[in-house]
Amino acid sequence: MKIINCEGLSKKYKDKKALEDITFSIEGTGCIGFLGANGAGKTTTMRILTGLAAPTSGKVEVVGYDVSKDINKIRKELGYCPQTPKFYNYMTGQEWMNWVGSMFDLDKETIKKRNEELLKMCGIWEARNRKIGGYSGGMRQRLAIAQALINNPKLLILDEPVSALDPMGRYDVLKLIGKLKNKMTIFMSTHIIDDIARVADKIVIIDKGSVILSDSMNEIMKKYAKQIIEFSIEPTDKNIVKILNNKSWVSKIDVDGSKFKITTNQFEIARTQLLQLIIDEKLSLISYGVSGTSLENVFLKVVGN
Ligand SMILES: Nc1ncnc2c1ncn2[C@@H]1O[C@H](COP(=O)(O)OP(=O)(O)OP(=O)(O)O)[C@@H](O)[C@H]1O
Repeated sequence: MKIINCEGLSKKYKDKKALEDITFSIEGTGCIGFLGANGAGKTTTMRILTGLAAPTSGKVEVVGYDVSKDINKIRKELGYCPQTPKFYNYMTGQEWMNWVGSMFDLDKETIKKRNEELLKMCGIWEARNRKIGGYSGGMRQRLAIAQALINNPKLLILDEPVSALDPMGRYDVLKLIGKLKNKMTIFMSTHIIDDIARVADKIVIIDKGSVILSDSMNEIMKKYAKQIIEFSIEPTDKNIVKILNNKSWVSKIDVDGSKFKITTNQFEIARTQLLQLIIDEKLSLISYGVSGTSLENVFLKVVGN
């Protein structure tokens, strides 16, 4: 089953086109990074997926149901954290979770069990009896995730979950997302590419209201990213250039004395075969290093500016 399926989704705010012909689909568990510059249309898409806004045209299905017909069925399977989660600051974390659980019509015993499990998983258990008003930004975000998980959702939608956090808060929330993504589908928007690079398995890039790329992280890096392996050997062996030139995993070789620079888009193969080659040819390796195209470069290349 497709967890998210958008076909030709468009959204207009009066005369302003926010989304135009958005088409992509998501299957299976894992973390999907929804990447786009400010104003690209991420929040609008997420609000439509959660039934908080209506599409102007197109088909949108979430966990197998049509958003325009079956939003109540969708909400039973969906967890959502808005960009700025709101709480009653006078409540404690535990009180808040009890209140959220009661809104889902869960019985007292289930709420108690589920809250303990979620507050522990999200690192709030120790602070559960403290007022939310005294929580740090990271704690509030983790409480928002715990709250969104109360109904054991198949799909968790997170709108910019780490953008407003300090490095420690970001680290904790990303670690939590990394843990959760094995059990459910997480659709997470951000404009911070590093965060996506850390946790995402698949990426959907949106620009000016249209999807410009949707693929697995592996495929994207294979297609757009080039890795460079730099090494130096002794003695300098000209024959090695000839051997390397015949290897399918070598895209380009630059030689500067005993220093070699290999560009490849088959990094894993290149890495193991190059080291084997150095051993087989009985060369002494003086230095070895790897650098490559970052996801940021890929994003800039795809977005085109
Ligand atoms: N209620 C609204 N009325 C009019 N225009 C809107 C409304 N909400 C969003 N827009 C416009 O739609 C476009 C997409 O906005 P959206 O908030 O979805 O982008 P975003 O990618 O989430 O941006 P950000 O990263 O800044 O949150 C923007 O041009 C925005 O100005």
